[in-house]
Amino acid sequence: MAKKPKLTHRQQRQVAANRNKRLKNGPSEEAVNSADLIEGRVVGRFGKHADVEVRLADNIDIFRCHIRRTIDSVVCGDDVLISKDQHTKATLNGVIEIVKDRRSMLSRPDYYDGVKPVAANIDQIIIVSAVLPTVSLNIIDRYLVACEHINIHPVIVMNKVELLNTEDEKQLHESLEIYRQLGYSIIFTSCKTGQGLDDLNRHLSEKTNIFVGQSGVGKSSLINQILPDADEVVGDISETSGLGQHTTTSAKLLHLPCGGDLIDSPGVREFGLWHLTPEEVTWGFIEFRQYIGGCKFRDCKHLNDPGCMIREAAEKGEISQIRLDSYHKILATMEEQRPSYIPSN
Ligand SMILES: Nc1nc2c(ncn2[C@@H]2O[C@H](COP(=O)(O)OP(=O)(O)OP(=O)(O)O)[C@@H](O)[C@H]2O)c(=O)[nH]1
Ligand SMILES: [Zn+2]
Repeated sequence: MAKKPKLTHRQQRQVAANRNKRLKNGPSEEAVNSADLIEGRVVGRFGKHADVEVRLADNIDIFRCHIRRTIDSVVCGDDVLISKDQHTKATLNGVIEIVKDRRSMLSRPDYYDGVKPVAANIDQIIIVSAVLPTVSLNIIDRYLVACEHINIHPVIVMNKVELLNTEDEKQLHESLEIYRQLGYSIIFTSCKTGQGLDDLNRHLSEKTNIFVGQSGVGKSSLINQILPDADEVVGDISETSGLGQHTTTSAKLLHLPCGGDLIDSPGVREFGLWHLTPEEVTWGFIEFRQYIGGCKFRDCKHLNDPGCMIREAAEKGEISQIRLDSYHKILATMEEQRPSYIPSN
């Protein structure tokens, strides 16, 4: 039997509001009692529908659901309460009545709305880079800042590692040492030799993950390795999204053999910094945090300003000069990376 979900006051009000609205819309609509609601999780999202996975004991059902008009947004990874659709004979149709509070949220630029939610309740973001042609620490920093901003734990993956000779690999380890010291996990992988895949699986297990990274670094290849049935298209441009214009970006949540989950879609993969303020970028460099507020001038740019605590910390070797340079590079290029239809801060 399904466990009866306990509703918060806010959710009870939402159910009542939905019920009143339906009653106003005509007597044919059935009133929904909170006791009739079933807990589930959104595993697919397309057009006006969502697929909701409902687990009852050992049984897993997927309900194809409409979304109550009173609900702002439903995205992959959402925990929801659904009612069975009374109008269709098919048993596995439903209506999403309530979206539970989200513990995290990923958004992307949208032509119409500015920011559009694409996935919820993600525990971990896997930042994939390829060791060749070059490793850009600045790009890794951009992703780290984006992760820190939405408070989701990042893991750094260096893929195609079999292409490096021993000397280059040693150098790469050295240049990534600052990230280890900051507490970030780094995994070296190769889809060609299988190196690091066990390590990757261990990190993914029991968490809801997403993979991000530039085109060609091997995200699809890695997903195929950890989830052989995923049928990710390798070396192909998955979607000509043009950042949101008229695309019906469908996202899906997949269960991994290692026990974790993976949410994937082109919309999920492209997330960036364009909507952050300079202060939020500063906050995203976690080692800067302890110095924030200590600078002499309130509007300190942490560049050549007198009495800048962050610059002084870099001079004393307390923080990495490479990271500080990377920070300034991010600020300098943020405006040009912002899609023109998104208003600046
Ligand atoms: N040598 C080597 N090549 C790899 C490895 N992983 C992936 N590749 C190759 O890199 C190319 C790009 O891989 P994809 O998996 O499509 O990269 P992606 O990150 O999904 O790219 P987009 O879909 O454009 O975002 C393909 O030709 C893969 O065969 C690896 O570990 N070593
Ligand atoms: Zn400063």
